[in-house]
Amino acid sequence: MLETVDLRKVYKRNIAADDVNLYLDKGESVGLLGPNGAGKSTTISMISTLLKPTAGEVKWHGESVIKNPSLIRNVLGVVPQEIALYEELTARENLKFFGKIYGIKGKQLDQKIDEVLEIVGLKERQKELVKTYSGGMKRRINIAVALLHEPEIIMMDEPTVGIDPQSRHYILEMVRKLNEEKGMTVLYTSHYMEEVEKLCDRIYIMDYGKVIATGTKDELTSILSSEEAILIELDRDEPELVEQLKSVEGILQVIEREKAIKLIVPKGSRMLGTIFQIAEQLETQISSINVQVPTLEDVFLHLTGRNLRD
Ligand SMILES: Nc1ncnc2c1ncn2[C@@H]1O[C@H](COP(=O)(O)OP(=O)(O)OP(=O)(O)O)[C@@H](O)[C@H]1O
Repeated sequence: MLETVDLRKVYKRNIAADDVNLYLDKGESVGLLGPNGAGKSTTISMISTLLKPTAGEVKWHGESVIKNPSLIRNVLGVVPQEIALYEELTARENLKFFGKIYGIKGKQLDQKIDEVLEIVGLKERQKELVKTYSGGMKRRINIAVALLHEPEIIMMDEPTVGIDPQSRHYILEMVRKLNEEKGMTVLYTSHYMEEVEKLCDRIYIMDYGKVIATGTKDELTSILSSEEAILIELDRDEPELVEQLKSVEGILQVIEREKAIKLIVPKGSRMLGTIFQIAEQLETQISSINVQVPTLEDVFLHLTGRNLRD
């Protein structure tokens, strides 16, 4: 339905999108996962025709969107990373304003506004000025704006960054419902792997402008099928333990977390005894230790040598 072919954006100093190939089928929920600066926003902006690619194509049902942007503008809802609302207007007034820009009028617009306010759960607060809203509520109204013209696809650029856990939960649940219950096609960008893991049927992992891996969550984690992860939880950060573990033969990767260390080791390598031994020598208190199946974050680390949240 929607496809990018060798989509490229070059700025003077860097390649923001490096021959990005991705596709979305009707009804799919697709994730674009990558750290800050990976090229997610650039890709979304090119798909939505806000940004002109240096090279490559965006196709809607096989036709060039670059040549004919109107093909996609009516079927696409875009939720940008930045909040784009008038602070001095109420939520309803904002929706009215943007609805008119989309060409929706009168009763139809009123009905549509009621509907989207219901979806984002802000019907009760619609008469309050946007400047009095929390960051999470503003995000929800931003999403409501993108839904006004009943798009077939919604593209969301990191919609949960910097908001409270409750709004985050609300947005994730809303995206799931839009996709599963209303059949809306979703392109969701995030640098939180738990979000794309939970919401998306297929995932593209991006880094430095390139798609470095793609597949379902299971397909991606099977890249590490011969390995397992060990999560060590600690009472405090233990840099000495990290250093010692790095020098243990058989430990493939040591990932430092806040009050925790994650190790990637070959499956069945029975490393726990060695870990406890080192901890004991250093008189380090381990509060828990668990062997886990690798996550998408581990896959990212394996492919790039870096943490997703670096
Ligand atoms: N207008 C611009 N001029 C120069 N470089 C740019 C411009 N816009 C983006 N870039 C660069 O392109 C790269 C990709 O940026 P992009 O915003 O697409 O990444 P992202 O994955 O969306 O990350 P973030 O979540 O931080 O927005 C970055 O290195 C960024 O600095």
